[in-house]
Amino acid sequence: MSDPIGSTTAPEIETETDHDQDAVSDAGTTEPETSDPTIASVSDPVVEARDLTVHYDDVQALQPVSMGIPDGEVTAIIGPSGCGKSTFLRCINRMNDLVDAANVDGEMLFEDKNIYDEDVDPVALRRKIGMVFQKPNPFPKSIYDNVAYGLKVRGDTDNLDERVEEALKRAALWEEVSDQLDKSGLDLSGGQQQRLCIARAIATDPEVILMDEPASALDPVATSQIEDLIAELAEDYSVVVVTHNMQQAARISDKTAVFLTGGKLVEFDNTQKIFENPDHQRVEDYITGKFG
Ligand SMILES: Nc1ncnc2c1ncn2[C@@H]1O[C@H](COP(=O)(O)OP(=O)(O)OP(=O)(O)O)[C@@H](O)[C@H]1O
Repeated sequence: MSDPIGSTTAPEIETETDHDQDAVSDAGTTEPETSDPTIASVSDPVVEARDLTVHYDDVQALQPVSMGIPDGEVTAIIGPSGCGKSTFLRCINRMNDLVDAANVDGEMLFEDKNIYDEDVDPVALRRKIGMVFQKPNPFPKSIYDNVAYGLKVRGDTDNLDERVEEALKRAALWEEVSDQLDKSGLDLSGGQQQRLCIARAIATDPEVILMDEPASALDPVATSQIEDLIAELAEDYSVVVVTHNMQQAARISDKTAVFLTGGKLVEFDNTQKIFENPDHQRVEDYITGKFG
């Protein structure tokens, strides 16, 4: 089912050349066009922030961020507490709309449209850019209904059983719950609940899955299952993960964005480069545990 995020045809958007090039350079170029060598060039980003800033009332939480989210890869967002990681993540599917004090400026492009345009429906947007939170938050409903929820809400109920099964399989939960789909989602273990939330997010066939510390409330075994699952999900989706755990970022991601205090994106590059040879001394100090 076609499920546009906007109610009208996309308006003209500015071209790359209209923009300040100290950000991410764009699609299809082999030569990085950015004037900032510490921000990687991303070809054909699935989502792209352009000069995105966030204030909470008068307090600036994000300095202008320009970066593309690579398509079909895992992007980790790391940085010390309070540097704006979750704030940036929530901008990608307009979750900050739910925070009264939050004010977002700049652009976040998805499907050739600024998601902050007035005609974009945030609910439709969140079906395409789903989110999984730190604390598993299944609905107080059966396992089946948790997964079917988003599809039922939009009246998209053809082959519902098959699609619920498929989402649970993709979330690596099917084998554990296939004979108890009527059981409450709240009666599962923490790790199972988180995989149920992932199944719920992927049931609506999103393009991007945002994860805010998805394993930080889980034990090591459940954490390892979620990490394996993230790698599998990247075969079908673009995944963006906020994590405090640098080893986890190094294990699971293809690219890493480092935000530092003051809400500044300081470096964004291939994960191996960030962890082995970052361009910024401050990034190296953070990676090696000198602060944060
Ligand atoms: N709802 C809010 N109202 C006011 N200020 C907020 C709100 N949410 C976040 N902030 C502030 O914005 C800044 C960035 O917060 P954010 O939660 O994005 O950082 P973070 O890097 O994700 O932190 P952590 O790693 O501790 O979760 C912080 O100074 C925080 O206090």
